[in-house]
Amino acid sequence: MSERTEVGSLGEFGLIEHLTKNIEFHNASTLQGVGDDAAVIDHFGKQTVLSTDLLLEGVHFDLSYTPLQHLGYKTVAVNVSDIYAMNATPTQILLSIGFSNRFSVEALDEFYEGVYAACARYGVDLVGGDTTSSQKGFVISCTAIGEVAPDQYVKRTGAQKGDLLCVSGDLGAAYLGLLLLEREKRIWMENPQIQPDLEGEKYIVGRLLKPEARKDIIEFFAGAGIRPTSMIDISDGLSSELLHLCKGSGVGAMLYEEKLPIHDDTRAAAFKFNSEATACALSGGEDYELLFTIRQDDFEKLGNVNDITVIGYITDAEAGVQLYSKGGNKYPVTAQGWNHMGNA
Ligand SMILES: Nc1ncnc2c1ncn2[C@@H]1O[C@H](COP(=O)(O)OP(=O)(O)OP(=O)(O)O)[C@@H](O)[C@H]1O
Ligand SMILES: Cc1ncc(C[n+]2csc(CCOP(=O)(O)O)c2C)c(N)n1
Ligand SMILES: [Mg+2]
Repeated sequence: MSERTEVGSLGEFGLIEHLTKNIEFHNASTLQGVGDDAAVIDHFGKQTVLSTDLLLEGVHFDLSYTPLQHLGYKTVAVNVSDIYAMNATPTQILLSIGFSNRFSVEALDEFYEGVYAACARYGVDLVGGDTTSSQKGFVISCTAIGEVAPDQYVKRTGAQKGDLLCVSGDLGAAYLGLLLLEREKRIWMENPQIQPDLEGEKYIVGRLLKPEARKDIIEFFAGAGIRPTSMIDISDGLSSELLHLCKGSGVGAMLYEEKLPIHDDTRAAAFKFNSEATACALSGGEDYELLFTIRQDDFEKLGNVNDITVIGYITDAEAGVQLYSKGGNKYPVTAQGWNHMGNA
């Protein structure tokens, strides 16, 4: 694609019109979307769930190896992931962007292609946002709105002693995808003749650049009649999220290293990077899987869903949060996940 349309040729309002003109709504609750001072949503007696996320160039993504379409998709996926983590269904998003004149209309179109693909995938309506210029770096702010039947939402605070600790999907891949892309970027910067070698690394790179939110798990809960006692999504890393969940619930936990779900490609990549796969699973972050607890009585209801793994159980607070290693030793779990401000 060689065409380049300057944003200035459309102006701010022309650009907004251009980016939003084909919106189709997926929800009856969307009464008014883009085009007025605010959106209007009718939730028909349901409760409303709200969450917002900021994504900053250089902190959350590097445009030298992140396709804009994937970035648009990821923006929506990570935001609706927080709504699913409440056991709720996302219905609308507000999306705000700040960008410099480095960006053309075509570049923004690519970003919005990803946004709209994710909106279709998760059944959410883009109902508004804000568009500004940014002196430095691409800035993205996304707010998701969701609905839940009265009092059916699940907090971080409901885990009880004896509950089973479960996680969806597998862990650690996105972090290794990041290590790989950062390494290839360094090599490329030293010698632009050398093309990135991503052969055989599709899985870990895909998990970083195009994560999915676990809509299917929330739908499974509804179908199986499971209401988790507590739940959180994994953005910063399993260890960090587990500590949030235990602190919020006033409980401890026993986590089994040998139960941690780790994809074969993740193990192979960890080996290549001289990293421990377990450490990547515990501290890597950006998995966007759901960490949740269920009552033991609900174990049978999990049936043979092979994308949910029981990784431990809840203990009382005095026992602390412990990792039972493959070697049979117990180690306290510490928050070594991603932390924007540098200390736990
Ligand atoms: N600047 C802020 N002002 C008010 N509330 C905030 C602010 N930053 C975070 N919060 C709130 O603090 C709580 C924890 O936020 P945090 O970002 O750690 O969780 P999260 O949204 O699950 O994480 P992630 O952004 O990785 O998905 C949330 O209720 C969030 O709305
Ligand atoms: C260029 C670049 N540098 C670092 C990372 C890793 N990273 C960024 S934010 C985050 C945790 C979730 O953030 P939040 O808590 O804000 O949702 C992680 C693991 C990346 N993906 N790209
Ligand atoms: Mg979260």
